[in-house]
Amino acid sequence: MISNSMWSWWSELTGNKEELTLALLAISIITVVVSWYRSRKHTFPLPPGPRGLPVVGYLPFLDVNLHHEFTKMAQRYGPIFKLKLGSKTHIVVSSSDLAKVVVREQDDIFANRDPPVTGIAITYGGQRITFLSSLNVVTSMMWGKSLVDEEKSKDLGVELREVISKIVELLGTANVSDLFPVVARLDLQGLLREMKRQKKVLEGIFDRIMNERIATKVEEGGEQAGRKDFLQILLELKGENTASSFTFDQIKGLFTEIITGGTDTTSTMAEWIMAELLQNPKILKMVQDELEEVVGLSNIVEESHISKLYYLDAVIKETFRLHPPLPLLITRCPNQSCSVGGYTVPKGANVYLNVWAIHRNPEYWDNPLEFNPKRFINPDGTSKYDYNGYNFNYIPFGSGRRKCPGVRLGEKMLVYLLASLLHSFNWTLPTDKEHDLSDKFGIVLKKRKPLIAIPSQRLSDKNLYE
Ligand code: HEM
Repeated sequence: MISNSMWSWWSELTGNKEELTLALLAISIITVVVSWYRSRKHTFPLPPGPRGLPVVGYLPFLDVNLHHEFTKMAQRYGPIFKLKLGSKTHIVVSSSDLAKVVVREQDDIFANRDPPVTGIAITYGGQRITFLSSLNVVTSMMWGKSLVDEEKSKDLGVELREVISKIVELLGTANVSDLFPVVARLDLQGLLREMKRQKKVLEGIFDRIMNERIATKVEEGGEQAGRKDFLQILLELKGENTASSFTFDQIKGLFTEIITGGTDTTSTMAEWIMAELLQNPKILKMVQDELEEVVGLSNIVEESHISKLYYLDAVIKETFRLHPPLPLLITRCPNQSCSVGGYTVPKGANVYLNVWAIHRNPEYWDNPLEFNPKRFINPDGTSKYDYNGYNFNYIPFGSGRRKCPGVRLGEKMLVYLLASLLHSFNWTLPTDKEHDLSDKFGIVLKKRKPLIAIPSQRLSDKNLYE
């Protein structure tokens, strides 16, 4: 019955060809209009941005201090803008609202990186990297005093410093291969070849450390000092041969990441903090008064004091605000086209979050250029912000799933280092040199002129310095 009536309806309709044509036409028009409207709703324009030249794009006009340049451009083009550099599209996000869209709301889309060619060469299995110089703390955590011979251990420190600074230099050098991937195979500047050479040197150092540890029996090695170091744990896991075991390459990869990611960021920050304190003697005195109260002038700083140094913590946070070591974070690369702030961000673009601009934006911070640690302290004395990346006005360690995995270590290393330097010594600036606080862009944001400061004894007992 049902099928009969259906077909009779169809035959009636097809009998009247004019009506059928009109109905089909009306349906087609409605479909076209609806799909046009829908597609229009979902296709946002590309963000605004400066025009560049053919082939090279905006490259010839870009100042080397990218963070300053991008901040100026945001004032002109808005909180999201695009520019073409070589054959790649670059998108710069400079507001905390849009940063949130990238690293929170669309974190899964922006979880990829687009590492430089030299960055890929130094990793084991194409993972990731960053960089140099609180090297001692990091290496002693990783492999303690692994080499039995003290002299050998010193030589190793020197070798490691050299190779890491070369690697960092290579990572920070602008590479034609990154801007024009079509010519990457030619390695026109020879940077990839040099990075591969440095990787071999680094690998040789890691091999020596691991072999010596294995030769002096895995069980004894790290435990001599009473606790296991990182190498010891990894080698033991390797020995177990389970799913959580590490291969030698993975161990080397981890070491490379920790050394390169954790050393230069930390030492650069220590320099900025000292520079700001020497510029602000009243704040320096408050830090030293706190240290005197918590640690006492007849003691040196120990780990147990760190959590009680609230004012020093605020000073460090304020320095991170004004001088974030990675001012544009590490570029993210969306795995599909998506929209941010009403604009399309194309798949594969390089996306920068301009943390330097966000940290100095007067909409988020009162008197943003003033060095004022109190903004990080609540009226009840507790800390106002943390490094977890949930408050998008303050993200020195990044945010989302690609935020810095070394936050805790970096934070602890810094407080300990600064507390020790400021508690054990009084510091002054040389009178014949101008105290300069300007910066220069690089893989890590450095002081344009290195800090020179003169220490003098602060503690009562000379024996505490031995
Ligand atoms: C003062 C200390 C440090 C600062 C300011 C810092 C800052 C950062 C920032 C801003 C990022 C990029 C995050 C993002 O794009 O959202 C990052 C990534 C990274 N950091 Fe740190 N970092 C520090 C210390 C460390 C330490 C001690 C380690 C190792 C133990 C480390 C290892 C890494 C690694 C491996 C990445 C890449 C993460 C990824 O791509 O998923 N960092 N760091």
